[in-house]
This record gives sequence, structure tokens and C-alpha cells, in this order.
Amino acid sequence: MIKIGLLGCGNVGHIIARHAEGFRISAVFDMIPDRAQELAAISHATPYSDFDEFLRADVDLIVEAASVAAVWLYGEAILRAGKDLVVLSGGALADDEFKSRLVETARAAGRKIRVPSGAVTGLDNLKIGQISPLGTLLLRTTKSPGSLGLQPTERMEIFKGAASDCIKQYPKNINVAVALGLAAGKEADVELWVDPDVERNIHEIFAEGEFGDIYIRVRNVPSPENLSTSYMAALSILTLLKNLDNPLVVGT
Ligand SMILES: NC(=O)C1=CN([C@@H]2O[C@H](COP(=O)(O)OP(=O)(O)OC[C@H]3O[C@@H](n4cnc5c(N)ncnc54)[C@H](OP(=O)(O)O)[C@@H]3O)[C@@H](O)[C@H]2O)C=CC1
Ligand SMILES: O=C([O-])CC(=O)C(=O)O
Repeated sequence: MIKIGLLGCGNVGHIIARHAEGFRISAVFDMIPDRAQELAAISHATPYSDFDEFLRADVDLIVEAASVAAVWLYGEAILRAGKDLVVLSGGALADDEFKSRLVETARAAGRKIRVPSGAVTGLDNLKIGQISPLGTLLLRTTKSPGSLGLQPTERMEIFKGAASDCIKQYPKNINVAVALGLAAGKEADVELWVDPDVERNIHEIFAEGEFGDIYIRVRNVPSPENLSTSYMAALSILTLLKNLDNPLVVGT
């Protein structure tokens, strides 16, 4: 059975622990030691408060469900330690120089970096953009005031521009935009809206190219412990882990 280390013991970490089937959580790490202790108790894992010790744990793969900053801080060390890496805070890869370094580190170590679909669908076939470049790739995200920590009285656009700029301002809310760009081989344009009349995290994807055009709308239920994070993001990691050693691979 695949043994995983969890980097980040918050909302997603807990959902993963509650649904751990087909893999075992052996080690957990969080910058708040009490959180690591608590999740370790639930998942029968070893809690670590020292990152270097966490790295030496006997695991095949580390799942990051922490923050963009955590990927910057620990990503390369994880790969150098011979572990595969699942990156949920894919916004860290918006920095081209960091992304190249991380990919080269993975190549040199013979490891993989996996970016799950997270809170959107469609990453699979948006990869056709790597063969036949897309003309348009736009993500329009609408979130509730609670998930963005704002108190508007009406629907408002709070950001319009490139994904790499949006993630700098909203690192906990727009990782999906960077993931879309990584899949499609083209940076996504982003519109971020806050709307007092919505409760869900709504992601609308518009893409156009030689193939035709796409419109996808995902109306995500927020996770109860963290309104910014859609429940689908945790399910997406669980699905990735469930299929890691499945010989049948479905989807591009
Ligand atoms: N790609 C996608 O589609 C999506 C990505 N995400 C991203 O996934 C990540 C996890 O989400 P979620 O579980 O809801 O977030 P939570 O804030 O609930 O949990 C993250 C946990 O990781 C801890 N943490 C943060 N930075 C570090 C660090 N440098 N070292 C160790 N621990 C750290 C946090 O501590 P503290 O609270 O003190 O910061 C917290 O305990 C977030 O970055 C989120 O933005 C979420 C949804 C969708
Ligand atoms: O969960 C979501 O809807 C999207 C999100 O927070 C992110 O991409 O960071």
C-alpha cells in the first residue's frame, strides 16, 4: 500500500484523513504542531514538528495541502529526498523560474510532481493547447464574501488580469487559474468576482482554439472548515491517490 506524508493538516488534510482508502498516511507535518498531533491521532500517523525529520519518514509521496509558501519552502527538498510530490497549491508554479527549478530537481531525482485538477474540471483535455495553442483561456471565478474575507454590498469584480498576478494577491483562492495554465501551456486570464448573493465557489472556464470552443461552469460546494476551498479540491486529491497504481489510465 502506498505510504504518504501530509504537508498541511488543515481542512484538506482532514478530509484526506477521513477518506484514506487504498493508501496509508504515515507521516504528517504542519507549522502548527498541535494540528499535526491531532491529525496524527485520527490517521494513526507519526506527527512531525521538524521538517527535516518529516523528510526522513518512510513515505513514497508527499501531499502538499498547505500553502503556496510551503511549496516554495519545501518543494525542492522533498524531491531531492526521493519522494514524489502532489502540489495542491499549484499557484507556486506561476513563478517560471521556480517552476523550472522544481521540474529539473524532479527530473534529476527521477521523481514526479503531480498537480491535481483541484477545484475545477477540464484540465485533462485543455492539454490539447500544448499541441494546438489556444487563442483564449479565461477563468471567471465568483466567490462569496466569506471565502474572500470581504464585505461588499453588491457583486463586484475585484481582480482582472493574468493568473500569475492574481495568485500573488489571492494565494488561497485562485490556485486553479495557475493549474489551468500549466495544463493548457498558456497563462490564463482571470476575472475574480465577489458576490454577496452566492454561497458556492463558481469557476467558469472559457477556452477557444483551432479545435472549437469550450465553456465549463463548476458550482462548487465550499468545504465546511474553509469556505475558500471547494470540497471538490480534496476529492480530487483522493481520486489521484486512488488511481496512482491503477494500470488503466482514463483521460488525457
Ligand atoms: N488547486 C486547487 O484547486 C485548490 C488549492 N487549494 C489550496 O490548497 C491548500 C490547502 O487548503 P486547505 O486545507 O483548505 O487550507 P487550510 O488553511 O485549511 O490548511 C492548510 C494548513 O497548512 C498549514 N500551513 C500553511 N503553510 C505552511 C507551511 N509553510 N508549513 C507547514 N504548514 C503550513 C496551515 O497553517 P496556518 O493556518 O497557520 O497557515 C494550515 O494548518 C491552500 O493553499 C489552498 O489555497 C485549495 C482549494 C483548491
Ligand atoms: O477551491 C476553490 O474553489 C479554488 C481555490 O480556492 C484555489 O484555487 O485556490
